[in-house]
Amino acid sequence: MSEAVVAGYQPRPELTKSVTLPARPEPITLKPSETAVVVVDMQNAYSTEGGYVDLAGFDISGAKGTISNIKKTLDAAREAGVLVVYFQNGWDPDYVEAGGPGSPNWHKSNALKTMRKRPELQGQLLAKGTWDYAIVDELQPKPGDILVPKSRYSGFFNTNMDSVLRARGIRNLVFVGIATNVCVESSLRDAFHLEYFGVMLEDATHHLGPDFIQQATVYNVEKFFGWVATVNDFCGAIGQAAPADAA
Ligand SMILES: NC(=O)N/C=C\C(=O)O
Repeated sequence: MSEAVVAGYQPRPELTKSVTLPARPEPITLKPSETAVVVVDMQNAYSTEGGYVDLAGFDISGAKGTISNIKKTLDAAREAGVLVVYFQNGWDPDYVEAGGPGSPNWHKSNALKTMRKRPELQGQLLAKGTWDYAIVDELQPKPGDILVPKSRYSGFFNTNMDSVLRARGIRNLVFVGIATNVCVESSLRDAFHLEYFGVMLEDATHHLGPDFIQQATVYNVEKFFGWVATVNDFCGAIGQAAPADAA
């Protein structure tokens, strides 16, 4: 961020009002000007039929509900002036960023494995510029949102995410997106180690794998890495800070 932008920064009065979010294991106080909603990988790959995880054999039937809960979250966040940051997962069309056989990613990525098994899909999964890589229509970023491309599960690894947040004085991160147990949990764990307060909205996330895996991440977050809340509770709480309420 340039110095001119920092010098001209004027906090909007309504953004300085703290709100209390009902959460587990205990309520957490959020100041909108110090809070961002992080939308994790809401790309066709992860939530649309015919996208990567569908083709790889994962059940994505819950994704539609996740999309609509994320939309509700983002509407409330933007109304309150809360920063929205999108992660977008993938690689260049030649998959150089994915790493070769020397990278564990090459061995573990189910997108790369699916394409090796079905060579006709080569170039289509998680490649920049493709439909699979694109953010779903329902959640297209709006002016003022920030988009952070990433090439591994955690959005803090080899990205400018930490600088983007620190430049804006962000301390609290509200995570939504897919998948709960992979990129959401990886990013929330890294956020914890970088001293951010991470909240996961459990009904605005969706897992890859059996249902117990969603509960495992909820347990991990609640017990070790952060706080767990619901979309309704977030919208209700952040709504208290929205401009109409600020006078
Ligand atoms: N966005 C994610 O959680 N991704 C999970 C798996 C993958 O990208 O292969």
